[in-house]
Amino acid sequence: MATTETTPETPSENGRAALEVRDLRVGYGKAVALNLAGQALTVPAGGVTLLLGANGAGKSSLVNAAYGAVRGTGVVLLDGADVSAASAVERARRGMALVPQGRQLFPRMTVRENLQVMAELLGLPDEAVDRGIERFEPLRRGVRKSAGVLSGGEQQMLAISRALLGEPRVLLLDELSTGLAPVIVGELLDLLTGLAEDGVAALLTSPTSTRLLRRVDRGYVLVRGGVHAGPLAPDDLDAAYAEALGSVRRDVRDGSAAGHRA
Ligand SMILES: Nc1ncnc2c1ncn2[C@@H]1O[C@H](COP(=O)(O)OP(=O)(O)OP(=O)(O)O)[C@@H](O)[C@H]1O
Repeated sequence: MATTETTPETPSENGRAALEVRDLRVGYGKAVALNLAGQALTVPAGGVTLLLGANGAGKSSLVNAAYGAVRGTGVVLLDGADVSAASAVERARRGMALVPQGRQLFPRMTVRENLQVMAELLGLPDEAVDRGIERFEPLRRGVRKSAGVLSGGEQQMLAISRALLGEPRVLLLDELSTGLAPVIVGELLDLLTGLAEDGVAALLTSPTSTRLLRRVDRGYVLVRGGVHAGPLAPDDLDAAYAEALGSVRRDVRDGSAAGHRA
């Protein structure tokens, strides 16, 4: 397994990482989902970092543990400050936001009510909710609709708008593009690029690199809960991911190490 932080940092990384996770470990019962023992992953301000990994590689566990939504051990640094012991709400108040896999909206609540829940958690005024609604035209048109009746793309817009309510400096997006039409994915990636230009540090997870590689600044490959390679330039990610998947297939064929790293 390649060690982390072996390649030069890309030009978009002006200085210190906005988010750094180190030695992060997440388990569910006895199963180890993520084990970054001796490894680190950084997300610089002003750029989009891609976290590539097959289903079950541990992507969700990593972003959820970074956000504090699942319990993990290890170190999480937000703008250099240790937030490892902070709750998810505290991390959100300090500038971190998550667009979770599956969006996790309240389906019976309206668009506005979904945003109000987060605004209240963060102690934000009604104007923040208004701005959240205005961020995407479909949300403005469907503001009184229940979240559950929105299309997949509209639900993702609502989840992103909710994440952006507190104007985060670090934005985690877990499988942003799954199940969405390419045109919607393109629009959401445009938004992400704009946020990065404004200095936001974005971490995007995906099981596939297609469509995304031209839009990210750097990335990591995650295999069986550990960083296999990274940070890498976009041009090098596909080959590293193909190599990683090949090694997993070889392990499975040989009957060894098919499970997670212990
Ligand atoms: N709540 C849970 N309870 C038990 N095991 C879990 C739980 N959540 C995840 N796992 C297991 O942990 C491992 C990593 O899962 P995780 O969801 O973090 O991976 P992932 O890369 O995000 O995969 P996917 O793309 O399928 O969401 C998998 O083996 C998964 O089955």
